[in-house]
Parts: sequence; C-alpha cells; structure tokens
Amino acid sequence: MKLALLQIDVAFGDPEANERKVEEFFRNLDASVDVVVLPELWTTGYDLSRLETIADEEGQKAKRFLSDLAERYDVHLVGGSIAKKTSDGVLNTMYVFDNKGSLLKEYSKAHLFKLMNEEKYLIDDTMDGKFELMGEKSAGLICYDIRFPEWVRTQMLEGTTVLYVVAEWPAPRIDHWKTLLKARAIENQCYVVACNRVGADPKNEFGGHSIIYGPWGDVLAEGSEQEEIVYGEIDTSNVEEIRTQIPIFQDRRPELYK
Ligand SMILES: NC(=O)CCC(=O)C(=O)O
Repeated sequence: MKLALLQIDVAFGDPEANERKVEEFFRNLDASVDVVVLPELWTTGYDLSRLETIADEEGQKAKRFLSDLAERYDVHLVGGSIAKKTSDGVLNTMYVFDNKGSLLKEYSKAHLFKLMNEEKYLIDDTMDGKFELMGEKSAGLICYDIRFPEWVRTQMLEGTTVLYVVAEWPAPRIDHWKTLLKARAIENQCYVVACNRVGADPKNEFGGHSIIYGPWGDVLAEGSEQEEIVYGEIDTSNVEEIRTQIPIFQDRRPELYK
C-alpha cells in the first residue's frame, strides 16, 4: 500500500485558499499512490472564534470536494478533518473515501483539547473510528485522541492493522507526538500513519514530522518541518506473525482494567 501524507501549511480561516492548496498538492502527487492522508482541520485551521461563519454546514462542501478528488485521482482518501456545523454545535470530523469517491466513514474527535480552547467552540462525539480501506481493517483518530491509549485500544480489538492519525500538533510538543505515536504502534502491534500540518497561526507554530511507524515501532517514513508530500509504503502481512510471537491481544486481562 503506497501512502502520501499531505503535510501542508493551512491558511487561517480561509477554506477556499486551503482547497486550492490541496488541489495543487494533488496535481503533484505521484501517480502510483494508493492512499492520501490530509491533516486535522485543514479547511479552517484553528480559527475557532469564526467557526459560526466558516464551519462547513453538515460537512457537505468538504464531502463533495474530497469525494471528487478521490474519484478523479483514483486514490483512497483519509480526508483529515474539517469543522462540521450541525444543529447541536460544531464537530471536528474526519471523512474517509474509497477511490470511487464513496464515503466509507465519518469520525468526529472524541477528546477536546482545552489548551487550544476546543471545548469553548467544538463539541465532542462518541462514535468509533473503525473502517475498512483497501481490504485492511483500519481506524482513524484525531490529534489529541492519541493521548488516550484506552480509547485507541477500543479501536483495535477486532483485528485493526492500520491506525490513521490526522493532526495540528504544535512544534514545542513534537517529541510527545512521535513518542505517543510510536507507543500506539508498539502496544497495538499495528501500522501508524500520521499526518501533521506545518506553518503557524496567530497562537501556535506547528511541527510537521508526519510519520509512518511499523508494528515494531520502526520509522518507515518521516517528514521535515516544511510543506511537503511524505511518501511511504506499508505491507501488513507481518502483523499476524508479530501478534503470534508476542500475543498481546490474547494476554489482555480486561477484568483488571476498570
Ligand atoms: N490539535 C490537537 O489536538 C493538539 C493536541 C496537542 O497538541 C497535544 O499536546 O496533545
């Protein structure tokens, strides 16, 4: 499976400019890519106080845009996340499409990050992040969600082999980003495919280092701190053997974990 992580800078509160940027990155995409991944809140960035105006009504615009890209470029698409306006409030929502442009999954961030004021402007959700992409059992998580191994584990219990993470993770904690992702890969014996943004907004500088980890915690691809497409390749055929060698999922004792 050939992957491309679009490690873009996100224009603050300017969905049209960000759509143009994503289009431009797609035009430069290597034709052999199977799966493309975008970062968190790639349409608006963290312009949270203006979400009333710039959030996407029921995600309709983003869904049309992403579905069209997936079909036109014949790629599967983990569409980062966007601010989705609903009658209950604004969700931070990921959409996943197959290469025919069909919607496979919608997942909204479960844990709101108070350090970046999310709880003042966004609402959380309870849906799981599980989906199947190119025949692989997969799951999606959004940024701060990776700090909750107990939540991640619930996504892994039915044989998930690939975990997709989309983020706007600030540069000062990029060491946490890499360490947490590596831990999630090792403890769940899975591939972790993680796309972060670069650039800055009025309050934060974002750290890039989009990354792909294998199930032993090995780095298969890693981005810089600049805008770029980070390419990588994964082959999940070793996951079963690793899970047999160290049978973490069989050795769990959930009765102790209350
Ligand atoms: N956008 C986010 O959820 C950021 C999470 C973060 O920075 C962290 O340290 O956790």
